[in-house]
Amino acid sequence: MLRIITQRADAEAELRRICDRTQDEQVVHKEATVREVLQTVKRQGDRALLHYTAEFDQKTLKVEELRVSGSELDAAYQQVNKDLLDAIQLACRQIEAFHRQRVPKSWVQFGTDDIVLGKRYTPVDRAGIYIPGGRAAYPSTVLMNAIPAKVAGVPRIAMVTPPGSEKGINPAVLVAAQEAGIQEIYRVGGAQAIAALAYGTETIPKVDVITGPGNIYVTLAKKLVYGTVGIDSLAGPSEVLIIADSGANPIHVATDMLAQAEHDPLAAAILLTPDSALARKVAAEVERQLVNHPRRLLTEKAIAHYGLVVVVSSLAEAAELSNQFAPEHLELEITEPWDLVNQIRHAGAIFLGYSTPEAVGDYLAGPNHTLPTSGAARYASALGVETFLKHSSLIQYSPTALNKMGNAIITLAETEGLNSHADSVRLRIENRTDDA
Ligand SMILES: NC(=O)c1ccc[n+]([C@@H]2O[C@H](COP(=O)([O-])OP(=O)(O)OC[C@H]3O[C@@H](n4cnc5c(N)ncnc54)[C@H](O)[C@@H]3O)[C@@H](O)[C@H]2O)c1
Ligand SMILES: N[C@H](CO)Cc1c[nH]c[nH+]1
Ligand SMILES: [Zn+2]
Repeated sequence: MLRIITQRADAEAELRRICDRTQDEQVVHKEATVREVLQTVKRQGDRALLHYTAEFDQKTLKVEELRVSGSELDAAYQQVNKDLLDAIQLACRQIEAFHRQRVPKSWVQFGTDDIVLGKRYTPVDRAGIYIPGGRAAYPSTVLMNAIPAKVAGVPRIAMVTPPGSEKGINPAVLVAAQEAGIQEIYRVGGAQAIAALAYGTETIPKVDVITGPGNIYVTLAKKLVYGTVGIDSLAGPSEVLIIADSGANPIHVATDMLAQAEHDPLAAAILLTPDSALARKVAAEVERQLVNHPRRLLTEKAIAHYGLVVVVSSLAEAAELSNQFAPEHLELEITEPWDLVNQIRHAGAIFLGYSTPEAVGDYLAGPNHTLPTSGAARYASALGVETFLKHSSLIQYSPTALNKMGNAIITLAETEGLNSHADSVRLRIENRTDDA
């Protein structure tokens, strides 16, 4: 079922098709649904949230149930065992330590003539984080979104997540939220949750920036509300591209491909290898592991549509193809990964060596797992502390500095025909004050 391609032109065409998989005709139809959801929530607020939750999540809620109560949050701790709590706390520490290293610092610089220039970083007032909850529960994604927001100093963080099956929101998600310092949690998913965060409803506050991954409805909604609010990036259906040499273990490579495919029927799993024997072994192993896979139907679908093995002529060719695809996750399962890494220009996260499966980064290495997908790694990066910060430029000119630079400013302003701009400088220049 996993196709093996050997021709470069075929490989390039297939990789383009997989990269563009969220733009096919079916997706265009989904965009119409998402537009309608956004407009309805904007107009009707909570009422629309309840309506769409009943329609898309098959859950009948009352308005007062939209926000997760304090007693439900407390009860969640009783439902997770010690090993899980320990693992969540370990992940929290590692993710926080990594993100603390990346906090941009405000700065000022004192130049000649008492010119002062600088940048001052401030957090957004309110952030909204989306935690997927349709096909799986993601406590790890709670940590990956909430911790950078906390480190950035965001004073108010609202989390939204689908209401879950009859048992409700997964308790591990609620515990992770509390361990990361979030108390404001709303039971709503999909495009309607993004609309609530972007426009505000009676219950859910409007935020300034929305982060977090989600399925196609969530991703389209984030794209459409961008501008009304800021967003992190379009972190949609996941993807992994693996470059493997003959030293790689085919069983491990196959598992890593399935580890991505099991997220979503739109997930992509690609192997590039110069070893045709490895290519065949991995394809057979994927088949074998799929037989008893607990999420077989969904995973099989992803592998059938967006799974691919390419036999390349060299690792350098693999790097070129990988750069064209710009994968969310890139695994270098090769003997000398640090030799190839310099040839990689576009990738959300790079996992080096045979003993670094993507799962290490998915859960607790520290770097963020919310990453750009579908080629967005060509211009975007992992979610980080800076996602929740903006900076103001700081500029102070002394009278001496204004005198020195004034003529140039006036010339530029007059060239643009903007006389008041020119006058605002001219009037302040000491020896010209009287002429004005
Ligand atoms: N990049 C990352 O960091 C990262 C991390 C975790 C998960 N993911 C991705 O997030 C996604 C999670 O998807 P999911 O579906 O499990 O959860 P989700 O929470 O993103 O989506 C579920 C919601 O979709 C809405 N929905 C479902 N069917 C609909 C329909 N027909 N019309 C309108 N709305 C509908 C429902 O309201 C539901 O609440 C996967 O693609 C996974 O790969 C990415
Ligand atoms: N692989 C996902 C990012 O694409 C992140 C994740 C969370 N849990 C497991 N995996
Ligand atoms: Zn994963």
